[in-house]
Amino acid sequence: MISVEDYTYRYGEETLAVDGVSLTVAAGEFLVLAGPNGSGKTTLVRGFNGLLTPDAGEIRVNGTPVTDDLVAARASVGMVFQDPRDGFVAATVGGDVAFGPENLGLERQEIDRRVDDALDAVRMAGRHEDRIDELSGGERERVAIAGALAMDPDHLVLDEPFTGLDLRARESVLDRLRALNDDGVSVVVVTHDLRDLSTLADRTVVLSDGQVALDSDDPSPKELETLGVRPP
Ligand SMILES: Nc1ncnc2c1ncn2[C@@H]1O[C@H](COP(=O)(O)OP(=O)(O)OP(=O)(O)O)[C@@H](O)[C@H]1O
Repeated sequence: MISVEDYTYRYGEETLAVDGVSLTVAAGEFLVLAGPNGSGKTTLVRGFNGLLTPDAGEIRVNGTPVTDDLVAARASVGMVFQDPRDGFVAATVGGDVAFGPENLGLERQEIDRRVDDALDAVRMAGRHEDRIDELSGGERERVAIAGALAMDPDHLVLDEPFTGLDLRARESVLDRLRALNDDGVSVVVVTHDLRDLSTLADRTVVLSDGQVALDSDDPSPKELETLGVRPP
């Protein structure tokens, strides 16, 4: 479970990006986090594994404050960011996806199994030796998603994961998210476009100006539109 209590984050003096947000992501929940550009979505989820430290409030992962145990938070909360250009650690696809599991100290066989499985899930099976700097933007995004899948986290947070994906890759990633969620992994998808996700989501939270403007199991199209979110 991820529990966020009164999380506040400022960039400098001027920008109050997240303003006292309280929110819980239960084990096994599928949550969509929506809201217009600049509403604070990325700033909020970056707190989930300690990439940002709150100015006020607290975030706990499975009961432990993120700031007390960053390593545990990062093992438990997998993150995939929009435009992952700078996030790669190896020159090849297989090397990059294997990096996380290698750091967990897993057996080679298990690492290979996870890498194959994760690449399969993003429709990049057999592309282990491809160089990352020669991939298209959408392929890089898929490698970043595979890297998070290979970590086998309890929570998976994806920030605008579908922007660069073609239809088949998008469907394939959605299928995998559905299967992971059925297995008990909590999934948080950040988006401002709810197409495809409404049937998967248990709950939709909409941010507006850094605050929770809506938290609903079944938001109406009108409510969403009023808050600047395109309904499904
Ligand atoms: N590194 C930064 N430095 C200064 N201000 C920032 C920084 N990152 C975000 N902001 C500001 O914080 C606010 C919230 O931004 P954030 O990226 O969290 O919103 P978002 O909802 O994820 O937006 P988008 O849908 O455009 O990705 C915005 O006003 C943004 O301009």
